[in-house]
Amino acid sequence: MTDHLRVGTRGSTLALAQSGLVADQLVAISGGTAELVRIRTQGDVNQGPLASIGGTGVFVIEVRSRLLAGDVDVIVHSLKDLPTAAADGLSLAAVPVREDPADALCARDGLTIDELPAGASVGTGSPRRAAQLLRLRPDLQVRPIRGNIDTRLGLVTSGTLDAVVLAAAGLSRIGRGAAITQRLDPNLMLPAPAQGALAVECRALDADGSWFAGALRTLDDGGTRAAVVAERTLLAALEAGCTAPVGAYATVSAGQLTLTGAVMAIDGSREIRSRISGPAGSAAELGAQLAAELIDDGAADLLSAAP
Ligand SMILES: NCc1[nH]cc(CCC(=O)O)c1CC(=O)O
Repeated sequence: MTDHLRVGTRGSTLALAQSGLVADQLVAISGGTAELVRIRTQGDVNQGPLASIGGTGVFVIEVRSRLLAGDVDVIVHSLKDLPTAAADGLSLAAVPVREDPADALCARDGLTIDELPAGASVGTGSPRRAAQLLRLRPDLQVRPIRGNIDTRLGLVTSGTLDAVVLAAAGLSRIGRGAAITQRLDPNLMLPAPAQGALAVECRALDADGSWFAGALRTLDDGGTRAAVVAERTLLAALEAGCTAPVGAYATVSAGQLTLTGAVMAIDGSREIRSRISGPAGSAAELGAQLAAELIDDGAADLLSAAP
């Protein structure tokens, strides 16, 4: 019998695409076989407001409990959706090479940010995206939206909104990259911490001894891991969650890590931004140090004003 890996996944198009990518890579590395095991969560069943069922954490908690129970061997997440606190009994076993970290404008008629008419309506549920949109174009009407990627794109094709902003990585992973009318470079719109990166978790017990431990180590990309550690440590040190108006983006080159972080007022009226560089091996320290700098510069006021 060959070695067989059970990859737990939510049933959304994005989750299936991401889990499929990781499963294919682990099969190629390990020589074993893999299957996707769909996990239906309360968040998928109940379409009410997320806050009423315990926030975005509900998806993660349910998928993790199936991993802890031994129903699957690994689970795959968008790293930006994972809480920054470590999970008991689990190991963040692999962070694969990050795809495009950028946000993307998907507008009607091929329009860019500069070309949108005065007062155009742009959908996003993210305070970080709203703040930066309004900083670029104070006249825009930012509309709160929810739902999966296709639902959001549908608001533009139906004419309900002039544009939406989504992560470029998610769009390309589900084959909807053609909907992008302008890639918003991280210099123009600072991404969410860990945007574009995937996280593969296994039980802590399997992180060393299992037949697939070596394949997970091979899948892990040291540069991406250092970058996301810096970005997520910054977020944690600001004591901000995944819905806070916080942007962070790190790159690693020749062992040097450069991290940019910003905290924004949701109406785009203020932004506190700073940058730090140092050895990639000190990623966590750099994230913490940049957070301390931002707090010195007044970040706590902006964060306490956020919802
Ligand atoms: N919060 C939802 C979510 N979680 C991960 C992605 C896309 C993939 C990624 O950012 O890595 C998205 C959609 C989006 O932000 O457009």
